[in-house]
Amino acid sequence: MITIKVPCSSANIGPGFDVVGLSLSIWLTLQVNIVTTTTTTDTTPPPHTLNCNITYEGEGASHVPLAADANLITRTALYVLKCHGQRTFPRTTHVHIVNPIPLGRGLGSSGAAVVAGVLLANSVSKLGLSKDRMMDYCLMIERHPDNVMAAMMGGFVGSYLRELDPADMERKEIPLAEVLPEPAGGINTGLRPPEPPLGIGHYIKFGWAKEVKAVAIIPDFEVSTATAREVLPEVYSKKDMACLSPITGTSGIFNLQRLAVLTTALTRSPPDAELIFQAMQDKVHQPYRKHLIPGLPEILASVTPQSHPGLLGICLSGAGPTILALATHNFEHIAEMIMARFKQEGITCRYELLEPAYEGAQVIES
Ligand SMILES: Nc1ncnc2c1ncn2[C@@H]1O[C@H](COP(=O)(O)OP(=O)(O)O)[C@@H](O)[C@H]1O
Ligand SMILES: N[C@@H](CCOP(=O)(O)O)C(=O)O
Repeated sequence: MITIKVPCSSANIGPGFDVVGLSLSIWLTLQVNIVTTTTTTDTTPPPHTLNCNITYEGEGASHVPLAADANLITRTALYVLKCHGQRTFPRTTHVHIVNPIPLGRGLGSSGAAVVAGVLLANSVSKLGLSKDRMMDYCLMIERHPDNVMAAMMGGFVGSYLRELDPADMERKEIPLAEVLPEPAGGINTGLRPPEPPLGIGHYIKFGWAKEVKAVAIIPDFEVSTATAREVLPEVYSKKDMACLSPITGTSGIFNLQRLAVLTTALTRSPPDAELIFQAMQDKVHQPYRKHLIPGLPEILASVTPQSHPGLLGICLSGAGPTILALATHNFEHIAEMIMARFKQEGITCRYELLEPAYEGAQVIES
């Protein structure tokens, strides 16, 4: 049996839109068995299944598709297999998916699914790809690196995408539908899909002060990441990107200033709550997403280190609607205050106290 474990992740952490991600302790798990048949008559692959049977439990169990060419995990795996000249899974692959990561809540469920799919293909067909090369495949599917990089590598991670030469750029700009065709659109056509250029994504793991925990307040509604990206401006004006200092009258790049401070501030023990709280402010994505998440501006403004001792900083997790509060203590109280504020908007929530998943994605063979 092969066990594949991939953590959830919280992207952005305030100012680091599409740049930083933090992998956290909720794990998507795949239990994979390849059952080889011994009967000589059984030579034709069963139609439609692509040699893969899926069972599923956990979040989304009532509606996540279980056909191998429709489920995001196995579609991703089939993309990687096709790039290596293999049209199906090895016969017969059984994948049992256990998914406790809530879908469409800003905790990187799709990033974890994509990472799991690439690891699945690499394991079942013994492709021998490194984590760095597997990341290239992930980035052909989920094109912002923050979630997939944190989920694959583990911990608090910053990443950038290399400037590609024009030929490689063309390969990366290929429409997603050609990388992951819709089931009817030809995962089984003879066409070989576009292979990723080499070395698209580069990363560094930051430190993390061990006393800092993450409280995820998870509302009971979904915001699709695609929708939450559509509301963002195509271009940012100088005014959006800059802040005017009331003292010097000079302007600076608001998010970049904060991100530069935040990545080191979160490594220091004891953490400086005032510094971290200010460094987690954002002007690039949260203000544009506020109408998708009722109560968001009020929550971000009213939960502070002064009003809630133990709190270090607060932000939207990924594209939302989950709120991520970083704190050293008082976790339950912080979560209850935020849940009470959501309740005023008629929204019920649950919360989870999470730790960084330092080790990232894992494959265990037994
Ligand atoms: N374990 C999974 N199996 C199959 N599909 C999944 C899985 N996890 C996520 N997905 C797909 O990804 C979608 C959610 O992705 P997205 O909108 O990016 O939200 P987020 O990544 O923040 O949870 C789900 O609606 C589903 O289509
Ligand atoms: N940087 C992305 C992160 C999306 O994360 P998700 O967990 O909501 O998929 C964005 O903010 O759009």
